[in-house]
Amino acid sequence: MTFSKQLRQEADPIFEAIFEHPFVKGIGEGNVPKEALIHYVQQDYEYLTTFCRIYGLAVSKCTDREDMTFFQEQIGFVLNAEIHPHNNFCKVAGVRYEDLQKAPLAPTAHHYTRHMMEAATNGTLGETLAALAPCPWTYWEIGRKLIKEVKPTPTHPFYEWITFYGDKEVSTITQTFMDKIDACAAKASEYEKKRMRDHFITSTQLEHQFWTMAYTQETWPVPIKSIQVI
Ligand SMILES: Cc1ncc(CN)c(N)n1
Repeated sequence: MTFSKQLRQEADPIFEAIFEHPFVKGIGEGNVPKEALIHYVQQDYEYLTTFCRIYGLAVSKCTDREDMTFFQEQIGFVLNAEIHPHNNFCKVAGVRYEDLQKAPLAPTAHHYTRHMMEAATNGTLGETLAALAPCPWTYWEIGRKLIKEVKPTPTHPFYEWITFYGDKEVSTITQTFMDKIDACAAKASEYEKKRMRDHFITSTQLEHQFWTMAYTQETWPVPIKSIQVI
């Protein structure tokens, strides 16, 4: 079994919990509370901004141009394409996308972005890839599952979101992550592979927690007039 398949197998209970999450179920049923959609987009806009910075750190770990090109293309994908699923949520919630940008990070979004930044700052390329992979991987599996089970038509409120993440492009991105993880694991020590595994599991847990953060509109325990923590 490849290393990436081992990671997926080990993370399976978390993937299953994500598929059963009320926010994710609500996307399939076309029924998510407006407040949850708004909180999600506010946090995900900042999360994806940080993700682009982490791709920049990942470039600094690359020794060949093919890997560099992949990360560079992913920055373009986040900036130019991932605005579409956000716009879908905004349309359903009846709000303007511009009004949800530059929100302070909630605890879970803060934790998740810092976890990935730490891996990309102090870790190897393999560790960085393992920390980043659950981002496309979990969404691709959610999209694929919802397409299969719900068979959404353009009248479904979340048709754009579901078809965006269940589509070929996100599948190819996920497959490229798996291939690159396997290539790094083939050269890695047991210690590095353990760190790759730990980063992958933590990020998958934080994917689940991110849905809960949005669904419960998580905030810091003591409200203070906002500071922007980027
Ligand atoms: C938290 C999170 N995880 C994954 C994705 C899909 N790139 C996202 N937009 N946001």
